[in-house]
Amino acid sequence: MTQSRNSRDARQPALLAARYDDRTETTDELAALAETAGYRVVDELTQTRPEDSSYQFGRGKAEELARRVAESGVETVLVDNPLSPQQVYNLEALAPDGTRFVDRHRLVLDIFAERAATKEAKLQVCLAELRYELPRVRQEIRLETEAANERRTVEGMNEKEHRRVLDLRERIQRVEAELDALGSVGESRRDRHREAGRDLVALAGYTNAGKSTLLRRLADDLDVAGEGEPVHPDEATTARAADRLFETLDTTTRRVSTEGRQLLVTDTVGFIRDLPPWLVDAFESTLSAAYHADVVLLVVDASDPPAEIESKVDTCREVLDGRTDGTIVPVVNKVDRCSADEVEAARAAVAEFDADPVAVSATEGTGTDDLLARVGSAIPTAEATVDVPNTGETQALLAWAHDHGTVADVDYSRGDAERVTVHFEGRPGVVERFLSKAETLD
Ligand SMILES: Nc1nc2c(ncn2[C@@H]2O[C@H](COP(=O)(O)OP(=O)(O)OP(=O)(O)O)[C@@H](O)[C@H]2O)c(=O)[nH]1
Ligand SMILES: [Mg+2]
Repeated sequence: MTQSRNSRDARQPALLAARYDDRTETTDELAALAETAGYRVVDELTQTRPEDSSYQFGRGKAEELARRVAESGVETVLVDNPLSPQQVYNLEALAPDGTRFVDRHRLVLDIFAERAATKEAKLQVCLAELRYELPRVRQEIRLETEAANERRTVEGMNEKEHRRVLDLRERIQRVEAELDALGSVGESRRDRHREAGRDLVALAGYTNAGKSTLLRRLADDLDVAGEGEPVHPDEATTARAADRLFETLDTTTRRVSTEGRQLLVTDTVGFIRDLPPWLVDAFESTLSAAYHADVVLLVVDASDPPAEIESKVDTCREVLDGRTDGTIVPVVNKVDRCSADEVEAARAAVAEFDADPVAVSATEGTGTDDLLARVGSAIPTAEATVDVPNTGETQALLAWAHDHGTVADVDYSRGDAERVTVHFEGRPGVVERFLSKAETLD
């Protein structure tokens, strides 16, 4: 999809470095992030030990890292751990001039920045970048002050330094205000959809779980107008998916109908472990589709090893916990790749959300009927039966009812032939409106 990466040789070489508390952790995800960001990984170096506040790694390992950078001639080191500005400064001092140390948070941000296509996504990336910069600028000023051997506190910044910090703060406030304005547009759009009887469903889950593939499998048609532009116009029809992380950054909404109800299903940005709160918060407006949906489909990749499934579910829980209003329905995906035991292990990992989680294959389409039935029972529903005169106005009410919910039964034969009995099901607010419209008919 990215033209600039057509030529493999054009990819920048990079070295991976990771420090783990636990020997079982691997650089697989960092390598996938590196690949997604357009790097070619030439070497990797890992260490298992507690964090060192000066270098992140132990001093000896940091020196080895610097040597490897010099030997391999790479300019970029991708570090799996978040680096403090002090650690970056110290690592740079050991390494050849011009070496860049990019930590995991920065790497994720870079991917987001490259993917962001809509105004909203771009603003969110901008906000996250500014929030990432602020403490670094403060630290930079402190280090420069120390290097100049001046005894000044941060409060004692000179006017120029103070201005830099203030500028960043002002820009943060401006972007926040713009995003707030867009957020309220999203909120009123959700209200309108609900008034029209549409149920709002969001797909959420770890990056690469198969959310977009599942949406394409379930959807009746292409994007719903006004719900976020497709990243590339031609992709709306080709409906691509790839084994790359953060394939989806902008939300896409499609119509899905089930048992007479019309669902609007929105795809959302994937989660990844150890995301700092400032990054998750910056994506508030994209994630609001998941936070304010009636039903959240939490998609899990069943083909991952069990420990990884559990840790990914933990990440999803952390992001969604306390923020979602809707019912969480877990979806165990990619079962076409799994043995029966693996499917059971994945189902057990999400049992806290549903005692009998549904298993699907988004690529093969298995289990999707079952999934839609689950969604059908999770969406807020009310019902009402009315007995009204059989007039033109009643026909208009019936047409309205078909548009806004499910007309489960229309009976012209009960009692007086001039009357009609209608059984209607739909969103509670819509059923209330149906009842008040019906009352005016008598
Ligand atoms: N075998 C198999 N592969 C699947 C299935 N569903 C998705 N995939 C593959 O998994 C990869 C990721 O799928 P996406 O739909 O892009 O995943 P996503 O959750 O939208 O990912 P992000 O947008 O990056 O968060 C793609 O290569 C898909 O083809 C499935 O049911 N079976
Ligand atoms: Mg996606």
